[in-house]
Amino acid sequence: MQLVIEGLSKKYPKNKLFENFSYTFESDNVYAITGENGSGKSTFMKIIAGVIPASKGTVSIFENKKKIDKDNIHQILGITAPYLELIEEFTLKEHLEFHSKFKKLLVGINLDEEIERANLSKSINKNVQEFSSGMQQRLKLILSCCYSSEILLLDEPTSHLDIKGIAWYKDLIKRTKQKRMLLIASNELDEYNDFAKKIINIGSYLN
Ligand SMILES: Nc1ncnc2c1ncn2[C@@H]1O[C@H](COP(=O)(O)OP(=O)(O)OP(=O)(O)O)[C@@H](O)[C@H]1O
Repeated sequence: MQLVIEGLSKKYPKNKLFENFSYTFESDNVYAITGENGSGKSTFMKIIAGVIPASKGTVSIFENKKKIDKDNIHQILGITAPYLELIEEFTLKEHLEFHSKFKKLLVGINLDEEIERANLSKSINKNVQEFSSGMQQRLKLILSCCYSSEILLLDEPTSHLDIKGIAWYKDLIKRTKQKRMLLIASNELDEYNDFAKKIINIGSYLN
């Protein structure tokens, strides 16, 4: 699978972010999207996810050289981002059941074990609105990493996680990153340094 970006630019009325960014992302690779605060990392991830439009340029996804229709992109995308919330009135168990209707589990993943590893077993029947921010973040990461999305977008993946939570995150990524394309938008070395082969400073794409 390839994510092909051509001539991508984004500007707001009072703010130019990146300009003329072109790149081809490939499966089975981890990429870090870096840049200082306000440089446009989240904006870039939102454009790829189709949440907001670009000012210029194109984002296309190809599987075996065949372009994937925009309407089918959500099938292959997994996202964890601060602006994507869990469903407040659902319990953890209901989230897993709901997610399982749309996406298959990754081969080799046992959800009970993953919930245990994330230290969430005791909260399986709790509404997520009773969860702490760190618990919600761990659930968000399980939902994106443990289900089969060929392209995974993680924006600030360790936000709200403590030291134990960061160690858990790193282990989760190591076990689930194979064969997919993983983009991590981050300013924290801890979030990508162990896995990312390519580092793209989106803030440097400004003429
Ligand atoms: N809807 C919007 N309208 C106008 N400006 C916006 C909008 N959304 C974001 N911006 C601005 O675009 C810039 C880039 O924001 P973005 O959140 O993508 O940066 P970031 O690199 O992810 O930052 P951080 O490291 O702080 O998370 C910021 O200056 C922000 O204020």
